[in-house]
Amino acid sequence: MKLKFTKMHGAGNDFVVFNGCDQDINLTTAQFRFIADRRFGIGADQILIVEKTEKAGIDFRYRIFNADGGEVEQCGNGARAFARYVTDFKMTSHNPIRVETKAGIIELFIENNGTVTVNMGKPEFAHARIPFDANGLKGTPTGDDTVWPLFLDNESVSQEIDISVVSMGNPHAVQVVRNIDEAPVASQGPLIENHKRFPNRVNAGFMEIENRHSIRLRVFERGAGETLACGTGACAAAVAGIRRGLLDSPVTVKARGGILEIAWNGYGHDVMMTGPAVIVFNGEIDL
Ligand SMILES: N[C@H](CCC[C@H](N)C(=O)O)C(=O)O
Repeated sequence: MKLKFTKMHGAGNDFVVFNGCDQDINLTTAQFRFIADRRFGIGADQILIVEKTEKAGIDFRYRIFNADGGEVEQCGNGARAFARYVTDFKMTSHNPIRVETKAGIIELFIENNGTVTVNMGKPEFAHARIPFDANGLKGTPTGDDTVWPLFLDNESVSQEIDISVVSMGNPHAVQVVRNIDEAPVASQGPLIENHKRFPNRVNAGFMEIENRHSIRLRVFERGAGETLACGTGACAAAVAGIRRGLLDSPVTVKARGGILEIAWNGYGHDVMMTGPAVIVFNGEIDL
């Protein structure tokens, strides 16, 4: 089966995008993993499939699959890539663009300077909806947030960290670190991602506070490992920092692959994220 694809990235978080409107995309978990493989396949953190939808006033939906082949609810950088894709390939002339995702309908704005602004909706803090199992844990009120102790242990790690938990449609556990370059992303990331207190696993954020309007962020993503940027992770970190009284909106999030701007005016308000979305090349793969 020959499939046309487009390679894209948003601040270095990279995607393989398939147009499911003009070709039938039915892939197995093994095929998703092959496509995402950086040596044997094309290479990507996530795979996006753009499809038509019948919902009133909505033309498209996109589905997101992590490099491990699992389908997930939301992808902030992927949302921007979707907007760039349907605009540049003249699949729509709308701006803003409303699109259906597993996490719900979101709205995307193509800015004059080529960046894309996404209304990511409202953050979710209810543990049952993250989901996060705090049973038996004693949380510490921190500003408007509560941080939770998470005990990490394996043959090489045995330590307790304090996390904020928040969902942007997908689950995030965010901790503050003193120095992002020395953060134990590789050692702690997998332990947090697969921690038993996150029944659906979790994206693990490590943020260094630069000042009240700027952070440096690294994210060990669920199903993909450390990525150069994580859009929902940037939203989650900014929201957690604002709730903890460490940050004020807007927040500049400096990821290793680029910069994302996050704005959130507090409870009841949507999170707005602005950042780049780039088409790298088009190709065809024989699966
Ligand atoms: N790994 C994430 C999905 C991709 C999110 C990230 N690439 C973004 O830009 O938000 C998860 O399993 O929830």
